[in-house]
Amino acid sequence: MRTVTIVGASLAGLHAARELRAQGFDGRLVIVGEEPHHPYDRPPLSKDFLTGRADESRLALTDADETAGLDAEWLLGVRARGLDTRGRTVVLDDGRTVSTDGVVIATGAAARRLPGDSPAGIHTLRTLDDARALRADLSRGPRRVVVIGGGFIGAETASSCARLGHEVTVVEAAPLPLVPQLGAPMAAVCAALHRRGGVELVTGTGVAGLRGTTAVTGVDLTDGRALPADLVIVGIGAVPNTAWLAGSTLALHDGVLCDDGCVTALPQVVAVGDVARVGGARTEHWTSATEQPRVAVTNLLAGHTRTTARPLPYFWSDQYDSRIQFAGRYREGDTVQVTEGEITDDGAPGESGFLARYERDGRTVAVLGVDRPRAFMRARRELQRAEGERGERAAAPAAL
Ligand SMILES: Cc1cc2nc3c(=O)[nH]c(=O)nc-3n(C[C@H](O)[C@H](O)[C@H](O)COP(=O)(O)OP(=O)(O)OC[C@H]3O[C@@H](n4cnc5c(N)ncnc54)[C@H](O)[C@@H]3O)c2cc1C
Repeated sequence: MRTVTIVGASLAGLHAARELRAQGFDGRLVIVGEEPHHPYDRPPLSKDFLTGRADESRLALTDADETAGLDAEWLLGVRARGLDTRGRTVVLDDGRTVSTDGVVIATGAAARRLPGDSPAGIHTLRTLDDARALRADLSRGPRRVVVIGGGFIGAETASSCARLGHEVTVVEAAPLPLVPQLGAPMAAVCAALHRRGGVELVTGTGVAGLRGTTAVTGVDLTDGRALPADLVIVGIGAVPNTAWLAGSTLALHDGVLCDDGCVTALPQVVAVGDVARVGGARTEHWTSATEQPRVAVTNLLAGHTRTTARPLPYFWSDQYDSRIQFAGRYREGDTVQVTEGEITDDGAPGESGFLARYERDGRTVAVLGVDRPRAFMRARRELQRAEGERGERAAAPAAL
């Protein structure tokens, strides 16, 4: 393999570049990125960057020494708009083409938007430029902020806006936010965090439309109510960036379909991070985007799926001074029990947080920690060990 092209210059793309060099690839390495920036970290955008506790210099994921060491051609501020059917040519928006022997798809996901034109004051939060614009708008004095969507990005931005002294309402269509991710009992804890943080949570109603022609003035709800607003943040999920692959032969369905080794239908094309549907599951977690590239690059350089990995999904979220950590795979019907610490009468975590275990068929399948980092890490390690042993047993030949 003489040339490898990484499309997507963010967390997963950078980790793929590091892995390529670490695993001995010494050919031409091209990194294509739609954003003009070198890789930066997204989690702080809804947290410390939004509140002003971290400035832009804290976001960088790499530095000049490392980029020199990677010896890559960085084509930034340009979008890939096509991959030929054999996966050998990447076509760029500016008309250039890159001939390549291998491709790492790391194009991530984009914030889902509301349909139609948006008046001023409507924000989504995915990129540094989004965060700069939101921060600037929030700095113009006390605002009435409506956050549409009570998922992680919605909850974190609501929490940051409340910390900055704005009046915040979160609108969530489901009866509770985060039920698909955490199940109802733990989702209720997140709802209590909003209340404790002084944020109004309006649930069980959707958004019928936005008010305002040049600038937003309010949000109409499907239950007939109207919420006044100077600023609206739309946090209704993310869509994997696969449109540019429409003309390729790759299978696309809510992401790029790959096997357990991140390999697509073409052995010289692998996918990693938020855009990749690996072994039937797509995650939008920072840790997956840093772990998948090792496996993907090994297989890319081997020319076939030599190694597979299904690491235990892990994510964290910071809301209202609480750190939520979750590891494992939750499914509807799993039971959940607090095994350390407590949930107080108002439904929010006690002073020293808590640890909860999710069970299915008598075994732990996931753990959740709120403000209990040591106990959580211990429980996560136990779960990882148990999963590893089960995987080995499943792979071992049956005893005679
Ligand atoms: C505000 C925010 C807060 C978050 N907080 C947490 C958290 O607390 N915990 C957690 O676990 N995860 C968190 N995440 C998720 C985490 O940041 C993502 O999982 C991670 O960024 C995924 O990395 P990626 O490289 O796969 O994709 P991305 O970071 O989305 O990067 C993809 C890159 O590809 C570029 N691109 C797209 N299409 C093209 C194209 N056609 N050509 C060239 N370039 C292209 C994009 O512009 C982008 O730069 C957060 C995400 C956001 C947005």
